[in-house]
Amino acid sequence: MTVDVLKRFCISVEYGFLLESPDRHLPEKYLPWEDLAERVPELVGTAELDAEVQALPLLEVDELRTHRQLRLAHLQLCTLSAAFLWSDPEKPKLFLPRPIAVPFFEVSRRLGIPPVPSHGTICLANWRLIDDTEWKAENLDIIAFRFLRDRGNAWFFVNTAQIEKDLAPAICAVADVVAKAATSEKISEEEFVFCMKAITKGLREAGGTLLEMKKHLRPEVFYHGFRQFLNGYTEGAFSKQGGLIFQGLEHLGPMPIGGASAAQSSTIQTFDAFLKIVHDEKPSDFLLSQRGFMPAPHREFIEWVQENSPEDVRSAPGYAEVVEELHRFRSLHIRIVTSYIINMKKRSGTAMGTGGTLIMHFLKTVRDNCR
Ligand code: HEM
Repeated sequence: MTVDVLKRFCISVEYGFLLESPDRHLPEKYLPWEDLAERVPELVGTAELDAEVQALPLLEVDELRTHRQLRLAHLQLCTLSAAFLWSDPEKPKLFLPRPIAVPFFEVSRRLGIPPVPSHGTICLANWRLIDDTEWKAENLDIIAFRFLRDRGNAWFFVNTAQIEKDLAPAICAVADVVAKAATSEKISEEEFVFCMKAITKGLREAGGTLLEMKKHLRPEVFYHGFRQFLNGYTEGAFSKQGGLIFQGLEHLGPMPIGGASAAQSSTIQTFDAFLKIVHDEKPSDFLLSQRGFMPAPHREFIEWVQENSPEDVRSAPGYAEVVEELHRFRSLHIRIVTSYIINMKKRSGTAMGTGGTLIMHFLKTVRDNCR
């Protein structure tokens, strides 16, 4: 039963929302994308990169046939696009050249996600084992979206991928209970206990993994090294222009699309939906907007969980412990955001400004709504 549910929503028993064995290469025709994406760390910020992007052949996406191929194409095109736009974070370019704009738009349309870097692409579909030993962050590397040779660039994504995997058994346990509730079957006390324990255990493990972010990613490397490549097309000069112009698709007008954030991860939103946690209107609007960046079946899974979570879940055994653990995970996340963004803003002499204050206010409100 649950296996069918997981299949329907493209969730893996072992890997949760992570894409199982992502492809690493596209058909030969697309080699120019892969080749340039691999050389980005050496080229980023040079006139050579800009010239090479503009000189890419305009490739039809007709030979991309499988879901994995589309996910990899999105990843390679995200890499080229972010490198082109954000090599100077103070002065982003406000248009995407035709050879990447047109296929990026088309691949995104086929996947049902926006043409911008998103968690579903740069984390969930961006991992490979370094050797055949063990599946753990230390033994993972990324496939693309590399702007620096520093291990921190890859670590940011593979450590997050490890969190997704830590939470896979909890996602399966939620799917089990909700699948029963969806057919109006009564959930027994043991079933509730099993599920709540799986979530609590998963969140505890994920919290430990989150703190490991510091192991290979220095805040300076994140803040000054590659944070800008996660940006979307809504802030600063983009807001004045109304968004990013996709050359070859000018008739669609500038596109104002937000950037990548692990707020686009489906795991935490699944728990909120299952546990019937209600967020205040504004944070809730933001979290809802982040669903638009998730792979479509994952977005639909959260909606299905929300619609079918058992009425009596709040009085289920183990509920208080789960909610406490979710609160704890969110507190650890606030610690991480403080060292990677808030302290770095202070240290680099930038006034904290409304951005930092708003981030903290948002994260604390969301955390405190858990209880
Ligand atoms: C250096 C590491 C990280 C930084 C600097 C960071 C930063 C942020 C920021 C600034 C937000 C506010 C929303 C936004 O502006 O996008 C946010 C939200 C969020 N982040 Fe992270 N994040 C990090 C790692 C992670 C990881 C590994 C996860 C795990 C999946 C995660 C999960 C979330 C979630 C779920 C939200 C939405 C708020 C919530 O539900 O509590 N973040 N993050």
